Amino acid sequence: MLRVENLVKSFDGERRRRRAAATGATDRVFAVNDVSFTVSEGDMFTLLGPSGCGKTTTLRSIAGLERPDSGTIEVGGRALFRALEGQRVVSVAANERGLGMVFQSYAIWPHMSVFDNVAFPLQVRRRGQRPSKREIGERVGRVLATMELDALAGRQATKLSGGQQQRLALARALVIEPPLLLLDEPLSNLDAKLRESLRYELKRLQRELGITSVYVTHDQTEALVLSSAVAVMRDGNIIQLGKPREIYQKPNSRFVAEFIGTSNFIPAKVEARDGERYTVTALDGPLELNSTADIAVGADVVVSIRPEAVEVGTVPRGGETLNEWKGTVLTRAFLGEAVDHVVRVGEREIRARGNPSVSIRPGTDVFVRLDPDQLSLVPVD
Ligand SMILES: Nc1ncnc2c1ncn2[C@@H]1O[C@H](COP(=O)(O)OP(=O)(O)OP(=O)(O)O)[C@@H](O)[C@H]1O
Repeated sequence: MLRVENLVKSFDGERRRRRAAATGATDRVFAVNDVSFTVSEGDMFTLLGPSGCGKTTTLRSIAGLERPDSGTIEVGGRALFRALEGQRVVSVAANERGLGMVFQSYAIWPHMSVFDNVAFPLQVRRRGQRPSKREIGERVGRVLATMELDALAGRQATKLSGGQQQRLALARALVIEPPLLLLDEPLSNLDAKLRESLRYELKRLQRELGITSVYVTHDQTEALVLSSAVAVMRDGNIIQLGKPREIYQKPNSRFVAEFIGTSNFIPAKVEARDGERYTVTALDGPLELNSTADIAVGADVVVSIRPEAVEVGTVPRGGETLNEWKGTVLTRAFLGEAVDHVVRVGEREIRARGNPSVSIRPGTDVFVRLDPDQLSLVPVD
């Protein structure tokens, strides 16, 4: 449905602009630096990353609000933008792209009713493309019902709660039945509770209506909950692209592991390898794990261990149990839905997260077990 290929967008920074004027230098910031991805029909694709990584610029380029330096953007096989060397540039104006957009600030029209806010994008269509009054009424009614705003159709838009206003902004984007919906941090102005409930609502809607969407957020939980695929961005590049579970369980770098959730990082050396099965030395002994990373024997690496992949018990399992280590509990913290134990193993401290029914007093000697399938190898930064 959406294909973005080799997208590049650079800007002159404020200071850089002044310097360029004085010296003639053309120093540029590459906000998006050769980004490629595809989104299949019905998928929710998320661009995730810290502030300034280029996610908004990527989305604005798809929307037609930024003009990229080069690359291709196609929706449903139609080129919306194409600038390739030696070819004539194709650039469809934003209002001709027919895409739905919802941004951080809901930008609803305050002087209009809920109904009119949603009807407006249809009413302003050119003659010939504008649906009849009856059809507009039907389409608006349907979208308002989906967004559970039908009872408020006659109310002035400003007299809605924050969550209702955000649903209205979504309704207005959906009424044009866009082939692609672009969402830029649409929930970030809402309080935590509302944000969470709208997150699930968005997911339900996305499933029910099968809308293809591109979602921009810096909130990792939101990305994991909502997306079919996540692209983690850093400094204008996509550094990992995959299903939420893959990104979480098999981060390909320390940056991804740290940005999404928390991790223990243990320096290690690759001792042996048989396909995807690795033996590394870490914690003063051998550690077995599975990894799709291609790392040579002898290389220094870092093992990334999610706290919930660490099991702590007071009795050894022994026998053939892999990756079992002796340790001592240093601290424990009750988090309500889980208990964290920090365990000293040799020179290192490892954080374990487990069921709150298992709570072990600090000072207790314990056994720590690490599941080989839940460990990942990341390169040393
Ligand atoms: N109009 C502009 N002029 C100059 N630099 C810009 C402009 N827009 C973006 N940038 C720069 O491009 C880089 C990427 O910005 P972008 O807004 O895409 O990041 P982001 O990941 O969406 O961040 P945020 O979450 O803070 O919105 C940043 O370094 C930013 O300062």
